[in-house]
Amino acid sequence: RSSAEKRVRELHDLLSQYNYEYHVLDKPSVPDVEYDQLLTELKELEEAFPDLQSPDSPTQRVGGAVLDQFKKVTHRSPMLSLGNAFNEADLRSFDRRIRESMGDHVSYICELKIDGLAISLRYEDGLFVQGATRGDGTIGEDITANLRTIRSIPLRLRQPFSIEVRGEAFMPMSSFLALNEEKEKNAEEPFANPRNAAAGSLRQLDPRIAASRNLDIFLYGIGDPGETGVESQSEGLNLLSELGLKTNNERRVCPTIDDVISYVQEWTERRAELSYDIDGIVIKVNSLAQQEELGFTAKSPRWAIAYKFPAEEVVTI
Ligand SMILES: Cc1ccc(Cn2cc(C(N)=O)ccc2=O)c(C)c1
Repeated sequence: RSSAEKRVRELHDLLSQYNYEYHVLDKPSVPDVEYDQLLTELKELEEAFPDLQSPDSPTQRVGGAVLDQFKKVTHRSPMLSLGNAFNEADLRSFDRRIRESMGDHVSYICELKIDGLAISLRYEDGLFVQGATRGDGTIGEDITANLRTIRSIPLRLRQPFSIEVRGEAFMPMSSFLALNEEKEKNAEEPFANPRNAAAGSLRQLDPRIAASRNLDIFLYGIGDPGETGVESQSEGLNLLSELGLKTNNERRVCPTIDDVISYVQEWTERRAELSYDIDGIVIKVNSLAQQEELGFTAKSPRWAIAYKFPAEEVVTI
């Protein structure tokens, strides 16, 4: 019995580590079949000793119950929408406005703008306890059961933080193409784009459907950064990564607007090489103290802007 308890803990830690290597780092250290054998061993032990099961076990990703509706969730801090920039002139006037009120000691950070569904994850003492859609920015829908099926979302952080994190859930292009092939084979309406496919998958009341859709996620924000001691967006992203959360590696600190414009040009060209859709670049003032000083307009921060790629000309044949 105690040896079963010890083995369950061991398998727990092993499988969580391997899952992290495969889905977050994209660098597995063991073959898939070894992962599968260990997972099967854990399932058998948990069946033999049900009290050894725990909510953060790798066997607990796909919940059983089919919901009849989603609960509402009020976000502790509102999930913002960003103002848009469409060209270099818009970016330069954004920079001018910032430097008029902040002086010249401002540095930016650029991040790819993932074309998916904005979501918020809440962890208590390291345990994943709730996940919600952005909704109207203040009230979203509780889609915890569906988010638990996303393998790159850890069910327990690598440090026991109580924290609310924000990110974008998305469907990789390969999963989107395979899903639409399947739909066409069954004479079902295909999804128009990966964003709709991700949103449609996370709105399913049966978590087994979300589990079958190979969704992924990038986290980019901390709901209550003050409590973590981080002082910039780039430090915040590094903390998320240290906690075992998936962040996008293409982020870059850009000290001047010229550096921002170079980054925007680079990713306008390199966009097609990504395995997921992006619809632009998010540019933020990196310092959290300067973000605080700049504050918000009626509906969006003064310290950030979303550069939107020109809509791709749609060729209808
Ligand atoms: C049978 C099987 C088991 C696991 C996986 C994928 N995978 C692999 C690992 C691993 N190698 O560390 C960890 C988690 C995981 O989800 C596939 C594709 C097929």
